[in-house]
Amino acid sequence: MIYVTCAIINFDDKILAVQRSETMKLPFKWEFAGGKIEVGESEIDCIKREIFEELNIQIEVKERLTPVVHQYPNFKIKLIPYTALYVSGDLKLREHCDFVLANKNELINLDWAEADLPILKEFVEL
Ligand SMILES: Nc1nc2c([nH]c(=O)n2[C@H]2C[C@H](O)[C@@H](COP(=O)(O)OP(=O)(O)OP(=O)(O)O)O2)c(=O)[nH]1
Repeated sequence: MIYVTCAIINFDDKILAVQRSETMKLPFKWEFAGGKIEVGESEIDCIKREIFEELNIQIEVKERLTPVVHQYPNFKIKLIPYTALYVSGDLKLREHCDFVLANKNELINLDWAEADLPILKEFVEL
């Protein structure tokens, strides 16, 4: 099982979603930016580090939502979501191929990585 954090980032009252690129696992699927927890790293340190590495921005981490365990055909993940606020930095996509700033209704129309669907549902109902 791989442990992955992801951030639902509020950016000017919209939510940031990012699209995985062709060369990543789950190509072209939409997700919340984040990544694998390193040995000895806290979830919050992980999410802040991953967001800076992938997007070049600083965030303030807010609320932990319900983690999702999901079995993909070749691997299993525990995806741990946090809500967050954009704080500073110019957004740059260092790994993903696209992003959107969307409201809750627009988010649900994207082609999400399957593990994100329960997270999206919980967030939309908050
Ligand atoms: N960051 C993130 N990953 C997600 C989400 N949903 C989801 O299924 N995943 C999966 C995709 C990846 O397989 C894994 C996250 O790992 P990662 O992005 O750090 O690394 P990766 O597997 O793409 O690449 P690699 O380092 O193994 O080469 O979790 C999500 O919302 N955010």
